[in-house]
Amino acid sequence: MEAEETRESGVAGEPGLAREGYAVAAESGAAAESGVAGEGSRVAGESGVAGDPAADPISLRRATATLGGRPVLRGIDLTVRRGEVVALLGANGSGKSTAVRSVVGQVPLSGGELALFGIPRRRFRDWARIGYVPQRTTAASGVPATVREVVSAGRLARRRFGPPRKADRAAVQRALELVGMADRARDPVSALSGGQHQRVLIARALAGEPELLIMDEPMAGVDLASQEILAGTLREQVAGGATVLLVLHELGPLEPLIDRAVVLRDGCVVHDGPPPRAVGQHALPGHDHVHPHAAPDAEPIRTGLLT
Ligand SMILES: Nc1ncnc2c1ncn2[C@@H]1O[C@H](COP(=O)(O)OP(=O)(O)OP(=O)(O)O)[C@@H](O)[C@H]1O
Repeated sequence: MEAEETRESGVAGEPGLAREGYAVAAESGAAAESGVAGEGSRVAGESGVAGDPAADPISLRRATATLGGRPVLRGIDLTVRRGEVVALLGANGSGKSTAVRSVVGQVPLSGGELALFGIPRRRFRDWARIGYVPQRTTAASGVPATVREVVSAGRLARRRFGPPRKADRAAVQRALELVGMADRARDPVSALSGGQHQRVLIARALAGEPELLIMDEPMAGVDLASQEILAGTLREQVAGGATVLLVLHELGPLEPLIDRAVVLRDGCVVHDGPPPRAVGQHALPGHDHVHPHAAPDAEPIRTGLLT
């Protein structure tokens, strides 16, 4: 594995590095950028650099990152194995989003190593294998677009610059159906609720039929009905063999799907193993609590993992 070099990391907007970032395109919804990521995918395919088929989709070692002059990641190890569903947990500001943004090339690592599907980050080009749902943004980004157009942007990395083919249109339709938005396909995204926006962003990631799905707080601000739809969608992806990394504040309806939890505190991993038992609606920072069935004089359950 090669050491990460800052200059190799995909900084959005840095010349020559747009090719690195399907995630950049995914966040901005910018067609041109996604198209460039598509070129990366083609290059990887042609050169046969597919990596070891059994390699871990994400392998982050001793990763450090600095933002605004402050160390935000302080030597984290994060491995996500094939077919696993891993939850990345931790208090506000512990570095969860920075960790996933470093994985998708949006935050440069100042040290450590990152490999994607067994390929060192600096040589990885096959961004179509990764679907990224950024932390809550609007799907519209001020650009007038329909739901179908936004979801279609998620297909660009697979399209290799050509017009959409039948398979592309079918993948977009399927993604819309998976998140229950097929009946809104022609609507402008500006007319959607927050939870519907989130479903569209997830459909955009799913349209690329990624092997690895990375979602940053997919349930944030999403109503219960949408949460159930998203949980069902994710269950289907996992059943189909997808690998998933989720940044979460609480496990909620996704709890039954989670294989492993990695908990960050102040940019360091403080737990890597089974989801902490008390994690859930009530065990998050500031939410130490007494169960209703506990003895009246019982101490609050304090996992210490999240606070
Ligand atoms: N662009 C930036 N410039 C400077 N500091 C930043 C930047 N982005 C994030 N940070 C800081 O880095 C730290 C980690 O932020 P990050 O968003 O990774 O945390 P998080 O665990 O995802 O938090 P939350 O649960 O609130 O989303 C925070 O202290 C944050 O203020």
